[in-house]
Amino acid sequence: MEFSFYKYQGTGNDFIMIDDRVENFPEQDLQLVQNLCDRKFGIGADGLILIRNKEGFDFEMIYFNADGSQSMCGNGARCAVAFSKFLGIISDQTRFMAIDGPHTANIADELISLEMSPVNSLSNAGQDYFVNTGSPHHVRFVEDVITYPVVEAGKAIRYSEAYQPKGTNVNFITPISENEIHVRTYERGVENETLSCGTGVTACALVYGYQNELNEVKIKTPGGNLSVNFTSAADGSFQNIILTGPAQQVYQGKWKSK
Ligand SMILES: N[C@H](CCC[C@H](N)C(=O)O)C(=O)O
Repeated sequence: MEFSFYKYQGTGNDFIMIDDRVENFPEQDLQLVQNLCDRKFGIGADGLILIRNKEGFDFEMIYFNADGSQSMCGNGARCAVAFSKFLGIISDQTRFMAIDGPHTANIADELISLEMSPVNSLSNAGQDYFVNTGSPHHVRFVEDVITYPVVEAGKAIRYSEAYQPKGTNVNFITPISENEIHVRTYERGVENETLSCGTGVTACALVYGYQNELNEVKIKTPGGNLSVNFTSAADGSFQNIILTGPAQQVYQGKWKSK
């Protein structure tokens, strides 16, 4: 089998991007997805995204984590919007479908602003928090996220009884200022720390914003800077959640499998 692929990164979260509007990528072949995402024996990426046609929408994105599992992916969606513009499918506005439902996005000054799904509520998880922003996120405040053992602590929470069988992503926050936080994330399905996680920083922004009565939070991650804007309602729900940040094409290639 042979196909063209592109590599994109959104604040260091990197993806193999495939224009699969002809629908010939074997998306049932999870071993192929794992092989392609393998950083030593394959192309290497946190995840793989297929762009396909979808009636009533500009496109549909199908996201796979590196282990082949599927979920919503905020950074991946921002990269899919940039890729769709590169392919000429859209200009600077779009409405597309993802696993957690329809999304809108727009492109301005090289930044992609993605509308995330609304969030019904935050919940407590022991001393920490849990929120689903299209994918599940455990959120923990720590003294110093820079020195915190993110992979060890993240893995323990991700595989804990409380989150069996599907697991969760795990985010660690240290506030920087009144409206800015530093976040590091252990990602389910990558089973490692990623340089940033879009649905993860969104979860962190909602928790921090709720605690500090903010409607905009800036987030520093090891892979770059993002911002999240949102409105909240008296019933504890959140709407108009917008994740904004850069997305960049870094490589184009052809894959030939034996
Ligand atoms: N690993 C996540 C999906 C990708 C999330 C992350 N890459 C993002 O940007 O949202 C999960 O299995 O729920």
